[in-house]
Amino acid sequence: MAGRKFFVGGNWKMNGTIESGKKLVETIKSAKLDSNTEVVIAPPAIHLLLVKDALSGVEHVQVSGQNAYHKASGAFTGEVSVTQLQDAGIPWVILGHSERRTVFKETDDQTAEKTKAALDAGLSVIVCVGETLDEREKNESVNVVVRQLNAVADQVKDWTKVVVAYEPVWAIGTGKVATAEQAQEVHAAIRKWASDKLGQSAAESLRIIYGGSVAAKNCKELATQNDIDGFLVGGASLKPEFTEIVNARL
Ligand SMILES: O=C(CO)COP(=O)(O)O
Repeated sequence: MAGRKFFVGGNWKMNGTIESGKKLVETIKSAKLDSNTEVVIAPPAIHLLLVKDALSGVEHVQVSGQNAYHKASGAFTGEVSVTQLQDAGIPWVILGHSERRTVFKETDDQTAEKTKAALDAGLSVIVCVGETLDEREKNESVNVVVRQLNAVADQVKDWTKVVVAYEPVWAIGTGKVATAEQAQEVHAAIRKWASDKLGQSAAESLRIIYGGSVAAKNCKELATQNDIDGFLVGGASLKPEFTEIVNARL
């Protein structure tokens, strides 16, 4: 709200084929999407250029990497660099996703280093934060996201090209969506953190989006919350209902 453009990301994770990716793009192209919403699709790296080309000319819809390495080039077998994304015309990258943190053991500092490198390369970044179930039960949710954000803020001073995604780990892929109140509480705490750390005007323009079991049936209520500026959608971004989530504010 407060003049921030609504933002909906579709994180396809490691799903799909060339055929299914093309079909999803067709669904997006044929839908009537809210022109006040910025949409970013993050297909697997091998499908990035295909999806980018298929979406060319579609207004308000861009593509994103799901991860990137901070070095520009070199002997890093299997990695794709921030510079290579930029060179390929991919304007966004998701960094610090909880699956990168938990499955691939990426640390707060690595996420921060990648965020800095991506911004330096000219990309925009969706940086993900969120607590585990254990941390929530210990009342640590805000402390955890603040710790994760502080690591990024130690290296990144200008947040104008950053979107923060609050994705509680316990809500990802589980069908257990955070209630609107639970999500709003952490989003407000993130905005307060941003105001203290980055200044009031940066905090007011920072988009803070929610991720974790977002679906057509729960997106409208979440979208009414003051500090929820959009969504990062996993499972439902692989289905036609994604377009309903894009239109959550209509
Ligand atoms: O991790 C997510 C998006 O990045 C959320 O995934 P789900 O929407 O499948 O819970």
